[in-house]
Amino acid sequence: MLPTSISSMKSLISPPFSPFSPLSLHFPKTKPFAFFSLPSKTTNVSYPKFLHVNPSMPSPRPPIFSIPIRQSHIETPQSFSPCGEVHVIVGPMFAGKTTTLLHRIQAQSNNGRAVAVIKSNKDTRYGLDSIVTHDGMKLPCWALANLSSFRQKIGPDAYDQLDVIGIDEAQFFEDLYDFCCEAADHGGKTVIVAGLDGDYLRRSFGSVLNIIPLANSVTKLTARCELCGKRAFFTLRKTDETETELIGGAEVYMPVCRQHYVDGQVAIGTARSVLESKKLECGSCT
Ligand SMILES: Nc1ncnc2c1ncn2[C@@H]1O[C@H](COP(=O)(O)OP(=O)(O)O)[C@@H](O)[C@H]1O
Ligand SMILES: Cc1cn([C@H]2C[C@H](O)[C@@H](COP(=O)(O)O)O2)c(=O)[nH]c1=O
Ligand SMILES: [Zn+2]
Repeated sequence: MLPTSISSMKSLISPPFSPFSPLSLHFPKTKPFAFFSLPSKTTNVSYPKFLHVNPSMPSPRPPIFSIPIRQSHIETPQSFSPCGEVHVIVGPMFAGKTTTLLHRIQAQSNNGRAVAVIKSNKDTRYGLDSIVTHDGMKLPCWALANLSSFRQKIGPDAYDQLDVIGIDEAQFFEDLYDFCCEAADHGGKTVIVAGLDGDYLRRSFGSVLNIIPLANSVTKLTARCELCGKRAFFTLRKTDETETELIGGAEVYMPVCRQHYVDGQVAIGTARSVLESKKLECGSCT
């Protein structure tokens, strides 16, 4: 099937349209909630700053607190940096992680937010300039070795104007935790991360699970077991390669339910020992 481009994407900051497509410029950058500077050390009419109350918000508003506020907790406008968000999408291969990521990115873009998508440059299956789902949906992206290089690659000004950053194949980025922390906590970005929670042996894969404590939301998707059609939670590797990182698609991997994961591992283990014993019997084999 030929890849289908998400053509209605309005504010995608992507390499081919360097540095911005026309609609990606958003001056001034609007943020959902107003900044409140709290006037005194103690007040009984202000909302706690962390609620970021919008004055135009219709009733019912959050309750009014009377709390002592230490001066050190009051952010000055200069130091104020609105907080972003981290959303994590996990699951086995073929579960729709990339599809979900692209839909969420498109929805953000449709809302006028400036977006960019990053994938690992280890995955060269469909070239390096696009993210492509198993169904052929396609989106331009930045293919990088690590996330810390992103700001420099895109340019500091372009980075500052970004609202939303999508990360696909997150299991391949060692610096995922630090990047998400910095981008959301200090950069005010919404970071949407898609990746495998587990490898073919169902071990935690890369840093994906490490960012769960940073997350606003976590979505675990399931696929369909290729052998029985039930929900698939795991990825079975069909070959006898044992390295953790092995780029591939349906020729190497299949989504399976728990029963067929266990059966598959037994079958692969048996096949491997049969092959090993055959090798031993045959002196000329290496
Ligand atoms: N065994 C399979 N081989 C190829 N494509 C599959 C298989 N199982 C499901 N798919 C398709 O892949 C789509 C999900 O693709 P994608 O979003 O790229 O998944 P993920 O990023 O989780 O690997 C599914 O909607 C389905 O149409
Ligand atoms: C299970 C497993 C997967 N991989 C690789 C295979 C693919 O290149 C990606 C996953 O892509 P998807 O978008 O989730 O379909 O990861 C790996 O290297 N090691 C594994 O154990
Ligand atoms: Zn099954």
